[in-house]
Amino acid sequence: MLNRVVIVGGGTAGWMTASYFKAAFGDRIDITLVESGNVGSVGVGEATFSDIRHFFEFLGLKEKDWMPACNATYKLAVRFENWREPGHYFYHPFEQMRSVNGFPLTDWWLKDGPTDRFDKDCFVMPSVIDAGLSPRRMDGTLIDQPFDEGADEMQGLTMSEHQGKTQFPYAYHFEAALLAKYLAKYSMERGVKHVVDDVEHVDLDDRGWISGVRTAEHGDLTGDLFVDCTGFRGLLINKALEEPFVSYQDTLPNDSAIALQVPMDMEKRGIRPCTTATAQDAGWIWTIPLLGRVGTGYVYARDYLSPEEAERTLREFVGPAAADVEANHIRMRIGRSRNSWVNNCVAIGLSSGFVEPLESTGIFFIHHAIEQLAKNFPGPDWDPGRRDRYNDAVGHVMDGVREFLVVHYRSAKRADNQYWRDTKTRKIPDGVARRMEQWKTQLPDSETIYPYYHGLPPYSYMCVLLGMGGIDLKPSPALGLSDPTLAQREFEAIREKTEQLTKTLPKAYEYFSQLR
Ligand SMILES: Cc1cc2nc3c(=O)[nH]c(=O)nc-3n(C[C@H](O)[C@H](O)[C@H](O)COP(=O)(O)OP(=O)(O)OC[C@H]3O[C@@H](n4cnc5c(N)ncnc54)[C@H](O)[C@@H]3O)c2cc1C
Ligand SMILES: N[C@H](Cc1c[nH]c2cc(Cl)ccc12)C(=O)O
Repeated sequence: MLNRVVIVGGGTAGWMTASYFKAAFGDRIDITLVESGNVGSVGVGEATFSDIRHFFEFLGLKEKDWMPACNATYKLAVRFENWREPGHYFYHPFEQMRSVNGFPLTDWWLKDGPTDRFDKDCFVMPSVIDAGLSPRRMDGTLIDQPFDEGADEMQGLTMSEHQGKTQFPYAYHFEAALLAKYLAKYSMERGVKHVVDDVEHVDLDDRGWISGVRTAEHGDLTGDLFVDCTGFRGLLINKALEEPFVSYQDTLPNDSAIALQVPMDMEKRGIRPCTTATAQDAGWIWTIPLLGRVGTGYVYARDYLSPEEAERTLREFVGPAAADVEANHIRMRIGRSRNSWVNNCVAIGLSSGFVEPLESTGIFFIHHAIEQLAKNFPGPDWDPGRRDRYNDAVGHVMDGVREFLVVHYRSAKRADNQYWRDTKTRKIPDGVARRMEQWKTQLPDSETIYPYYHGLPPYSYMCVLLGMGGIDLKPSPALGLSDPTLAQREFEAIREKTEQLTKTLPKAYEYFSQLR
């Protein structure tokens, strides 16, 4: 049985892989993780999908175990600001889309919504977020959901097993470096060997398979399976094995970022429990609230803005609190390795692929890849069918998210400069134009979004199209013949539930502080 794994890289991808494999296979797997003491990790990656809870559950971890160690907070949505026009904002929440007479409530909203805010009329969470509240009460109970989070069938699910069963109401924000440190401790306590050294050479045998990695001071590290978690450099998969990298740059031009970690008195500031994406002249700025600081950064395209201008804009956006904070300039490699599993090497994390973090998908990619690799762990025959199925699944996830992000830019109403005008004419992936044409008269559904699993449900597409405001959407004609009473009752029920929650839930900061 193959059971010797060498992971190169100790960022989020490396330690997520090591910890998950130890949880999955225990002492039956031998893991060595080597990371450079000279090459830093990318140091960002602080907002997630709600599905990440399956990762922590699989490791046997409860929120009280890991959140305080990572200064973590809840993320109830992404808030998009100024994508339609200055001053406008809308939410993409973690909340199931309600349906009336077989039509999504947003279709009824298009026909005759109560207000001009689809998000606040069709969902409860936007108002909870605006009020800066926690979705859990001080005793830890979650606002009532159409499922019992404590039920046996909800425990220890993998993301794949859970797909589409329920929509959990929140995701997380956490400090990337603290999460890596927490998972490193978890991993080493369970027997992962940690080597701090630079891999200087990757040895290949005559088949082109990796026989070992040579380090500066700890000799050769050998194994059966090598996991490339070396980030954008793709040291094993792209450099040693020369697996081509397929760029998405022609459809997603943002190739750079500048990040700041801004210390903040969050008790005084208050916590808006969401990630905010504020559109700018040549990209967008993220704001992520953590306990003790805010993570923020400008994602932009160098074809339209210089790093110096980006830094000036970000510092101006943040204000005086950013004055003494060191900037982290990052070049982003946008796209994916043609295959992430080649011979006996699997790339996970930035080495496998990446799109700009507009919907916080980098860690979702890692989590999905780890689950798929654990499920398809190779046997002595190195069955090529397993490898091919793995590469198909991982490729579809990244291609699908790429398409979802293109829809954000294509449907954004903003066209007030060349950057934003170019988002309407830039090349788009095959199939998107046809899908967007369909959505003008029928909101996205499971038949008309990207056809393979990529982590996003149809309602996520609805939120983007309705929020961005650049596409003229029409309600289904059938609604004109239908009785609107039930839809009106649903809108009223949402309004009443929103009013009850905003009166009773605790402030987000108050809830997180008691977790510490
Ligand atoms: C600007 C930006 C914002 C992001 N925001 C989000 C977000 O909000 N949500 C999200 O989910 N994702 C986000 N991501 C993605 C997220 O940061 C990454 O998915 C995550 O950090 C994983 O990175 P990694 O471990 O693959 O690579 P890295 O963090 O770059 O780690 C690479 C590791 O390889 C090691 N290494 C490199 N070369 C060698 C060598 N020769 N020998 C030994 N070790 C070596 C390094 O020491 C390091 O430990 C963001 C990414 C960027 C660029
Ligand atoms: N897999 C889903 C994806 C999802 C559903 N709603 C949202 C909202 C935001 Cl901001 C990101 C992702 C998703 C999940 O993780 O809940």
